[in-house]
Amino acid sequence: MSASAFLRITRPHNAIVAGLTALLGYLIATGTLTVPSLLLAVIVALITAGGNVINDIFDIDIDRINRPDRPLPAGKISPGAAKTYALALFLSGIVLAALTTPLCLAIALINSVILVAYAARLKRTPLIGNVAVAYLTASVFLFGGAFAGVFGLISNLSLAAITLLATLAREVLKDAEDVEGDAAGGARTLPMIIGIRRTGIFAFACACCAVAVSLLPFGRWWGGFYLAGIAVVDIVIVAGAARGAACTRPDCVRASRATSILRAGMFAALAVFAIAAVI
Ligand SMILES: CC(C)=CCC/C(C)=C/CC/C(C)=C/CC/C(C)=C/COC[C@H](O)COP(=O)(O)O
Ligand SMILES: CC(C)=CCC/C(C)=C/CC/C(C)=C/CC/C(C)=C/COP(=O)(O)OP(=O)(O)O
Ligand SMILES: [Mg+2]
Repeated sequence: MSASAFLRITRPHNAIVAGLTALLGYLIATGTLTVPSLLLAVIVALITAGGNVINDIFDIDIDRINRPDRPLPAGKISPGAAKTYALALFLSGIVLAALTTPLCLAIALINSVILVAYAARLKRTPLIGNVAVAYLTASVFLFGGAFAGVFGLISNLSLAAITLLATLAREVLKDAEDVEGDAAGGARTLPMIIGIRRTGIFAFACACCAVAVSLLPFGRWWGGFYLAGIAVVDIVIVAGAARGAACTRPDCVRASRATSILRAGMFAALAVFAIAAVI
């Protein structure tokens, strides 16, 4: 079992971006970063890594078909070692969160439970799994703001709402892409119940709501740069969701690249938030 396999199973790009997003949440809430606030990035990275490892543990059978290259199906890490590793990651993040504030610790504990519940069960339940991932992604802003107290958390509510809606749109479109594989794996997802077309329309509605909420920070906190930057991002988000809404089959959703366009728009939005927070 190699060190690179233990690193790869954590999906480090995902964990690092999540950790940096927590710092962005603290920056937005306070206008600054401090040495203690850097701990937020470590905590979120550790817990996100734990969530990614536990996800692969529960997904080993379907990943043997869909993603045989991943460390567990490829035999690079044993299931027992992965379970110990996931536990160590979660416990490390929670112990460090105990050094922050009670609100941050509460979010860390709740999110750890949701990450395990998602891997074990929620991801195979229609819409609830999608909402869980959308909440987890949005909660990163709340976690960062919470380090500055309740008002810090409140100051990140609009960004959390934007993130939740946009992530929900993307998650249901990802399910629309994977209908055949999910059905074979015994999962019940939203597209299986309401169909691809209605799922695309639902995702488009969520994306439009995210765009509407994204205009809230303009004028209240951020000025012209934010409006110009978020307008470009909003166009990308709406265009991506519109491509998915036009589809009636999984292969069309995949060919539309709607989920990739949405992902690019979401990461671009992080950059707009970060620049708007410091200029
Ligand atoms: C309308 C509008 C302006 C929407 C933007 C909403 C927004 C700021 C989304 C940011 C979401 C994001 C990328 C947060 C970073 C931290 C995090 C939780 C990352 C987790 O992974 C997200 C990534 O999409 C996973 O990619 P994949 O493995 O392909 O599903
Ligand atoms: C704020 C704190 C303390 C923690 C936040 C925890 C975070 C940021 C989670 C964000 C990343 C996330 C939503 C992970 C969910 C688990 C996961 C890997 C989902 C994707 O798994 P699948 O749906 O099985 O799809 P793949 O495994 O094929 O990617
Ligand atoms: Mg998985």
